[in-house]
Amino acid sequence: MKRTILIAGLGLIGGSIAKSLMLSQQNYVIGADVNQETLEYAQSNKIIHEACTFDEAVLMADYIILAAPISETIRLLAKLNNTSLTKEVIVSDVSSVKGTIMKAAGELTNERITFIGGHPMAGSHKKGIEAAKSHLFENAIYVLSPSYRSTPKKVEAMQELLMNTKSKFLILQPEEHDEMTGVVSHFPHLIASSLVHQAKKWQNKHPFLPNLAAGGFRDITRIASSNPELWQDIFYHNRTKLSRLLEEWITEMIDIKERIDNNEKTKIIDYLQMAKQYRDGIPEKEKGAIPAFYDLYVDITDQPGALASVVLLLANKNISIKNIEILEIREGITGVLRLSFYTQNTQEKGLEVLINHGYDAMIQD
Ligand SMILES: NC(=O)C1=CN([C@@H]2O[C@H](COP(=O)(O)OP(=O)(O)OC[C@H]3O[C@@H](n4cnc5c(N)ncnc54)[C@H](O)[C@@H]3O)[C@@H](O)[C@H]2O)C=CC1
Ligand SMILES: O=C(O)C(=O)Cc1ccc(O)cc1
Repeated sequence: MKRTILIAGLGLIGGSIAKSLMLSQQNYVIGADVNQETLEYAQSNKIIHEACTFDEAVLMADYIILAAPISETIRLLAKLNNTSLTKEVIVSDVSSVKGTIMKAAGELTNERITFIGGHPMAGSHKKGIEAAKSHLFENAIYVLSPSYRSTPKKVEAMQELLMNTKSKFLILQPEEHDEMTGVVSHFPHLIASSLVHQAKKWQNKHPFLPNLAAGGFRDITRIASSNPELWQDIFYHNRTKLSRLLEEWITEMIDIKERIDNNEKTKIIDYLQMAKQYRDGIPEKEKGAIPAFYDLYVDITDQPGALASVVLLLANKNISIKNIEILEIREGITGVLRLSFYTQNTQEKGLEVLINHGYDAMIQD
């Protein structure tokens, strides 16, 4: 039986979900967005079946996925609550913070609405529908937070609906979700931005500084290139957890400063050793809030065409590359390429092809 799904907010995340829903003949996908250009893009690129206003579309939908910024999602939920719905509807969202959304869901009085909170835990530094991909959430964790009105059957229906995202579902309470994402996603984002600020300040004294920013700095600050408005909204909604994490971190940094000032060698080694051990034990193949992809590391020379040769070799074998990053390349010297693949299978195939052509390639750097 056909089901009608409304996606409200067709940006990076809403657009990606719409694209994955369009893979099933069972789904009729309606899109709504405050941005007319986005709607036109979605329609002309067949990312949705139909474009509609939110007010009209809610009357047709069996499922609604709210994929606008968090504060807008809360407003849309209140609007939906005040709508005379003609049929029962399962409503979900994609917000990076669950506490404030689930609080708003707890205040819903419209008995036709069943709310199940959602958070697909993968993304990009890009925003907008142009960056949307049907496979964005493949192998990523997709958190679901059932509200008081949802039954296991409805949660199952939600998972079935989202099947083509190929993500791994995980049921979490909003409180534990926000605490964990605070630690592994939101707080690291703040620190990444602060490191960039620090570098920017020091550049006043050393104009050459950015040229020294090697792979390590680029790796740790990658997420600072994300959408600032989105992250301000995330910080605001998870401010209590974030504030506590900041307080803990400041205390830890004061302690570390003392150890460095007093050259407490053993304690500093222990501190770094414990971090290394824990970091090395984090699963590589799981996509998390900071996604780990199927990566390959390849040594290349800094010669014209070196990058193109690697890409061509893989393209000739029909191996799609998700991302390419040049790590630690120095003029005239060997550099390292990080190639990210969509699946373990293509990662392994890529490794074989490159090794067979004499490249020094490996899965772990
Ligand atoms: N960007 C990321 O990496 C991730 C974001 N999220 C969550 O996804 C949500 C959306 O983020 P993105 O897709 O990255 O943002 P985006 O900026 O790419 O897209 C947001 C879309 O919502 C539309 N919009 C704004 N207000 C609206 C309203 N009242 N009604 C209908 N449409 C409206 C905008 O025009 C835009 O097309 C946020 O709540 C965020 O927390 C979740 C996982 C990852
Ligand atoms: O790309 C990264 O490192 C991310 O952290 C992506 C991301 C951003 C927001 C989320 O709610 C979930 C994942």
